[in-house]
Amino acid sequence: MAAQISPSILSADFAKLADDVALIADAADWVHVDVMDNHFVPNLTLGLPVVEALLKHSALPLDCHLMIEDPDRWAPQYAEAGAGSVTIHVEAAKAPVRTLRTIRAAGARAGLGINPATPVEPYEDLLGEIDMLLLMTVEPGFGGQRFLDVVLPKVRRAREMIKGRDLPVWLQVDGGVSAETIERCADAGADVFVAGNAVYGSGDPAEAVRALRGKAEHATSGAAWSR
Ligand SMILES: O=C(CO)[C@@H](O)[C@H](O)COP(=O)(O)O
Ligand SMILES: [Fe+2]
Repeated sequence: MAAQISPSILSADFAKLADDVALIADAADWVHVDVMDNHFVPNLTLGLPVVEALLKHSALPLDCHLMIEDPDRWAPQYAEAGAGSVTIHVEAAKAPVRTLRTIRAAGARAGLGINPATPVEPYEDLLGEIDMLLLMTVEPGFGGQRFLDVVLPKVRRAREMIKGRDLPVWLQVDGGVSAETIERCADAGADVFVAGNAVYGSGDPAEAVRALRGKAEHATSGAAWSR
């Protein structure tokens, strides 16, 4: 699958989200929406009402990343509202299989998120239940953090697991993804790239997305996993 770029609006201007989403509409594949509840992570961002409002103004599908304590309760509502993709965290979900199936039944892609210190192997049997695996490459909670190289071996193992099972599961990396780090992520096996600061912290967000895509596709074409 070709590389996909999902800019995170965590680094956009929350007072003009619709305008900032429009800036990347012709360049990106998704809009990554970080939902934080100040319990699962030590930060508070936005919730369902803002997502519902944004859905009316975004030409791109919303990629909702739920960093909240009770995803089993809330994730289905994001899917029913019209999110294109809803990701729940393994560290928070108490009934992940049921919740992932409910997300899919509501017509959204189902994602499973994994923090940097959480191993991926225990979740191999859930790969058939998901459309995307999200591997955090920073500790969740804030944009603009430094990329954690220590996660790259896990990205490689996750790609091997997905390839081994021959499943159409996308592998997303989230956190510290930039022009300096995206090639390492693509080489390790990632095919969906979240970037907040690297896109909205730049003077030209659309051009930043195009540059990231170019680097990711170049690295993917030379990567062993893509052959
Ligand atoms: O989920 C998160 C943070 O918890 C991310 O989506 C960040 O928002 C990505 O921002 P950058 O690290 O690219 O600035
Ligand atoms: Fe995120």
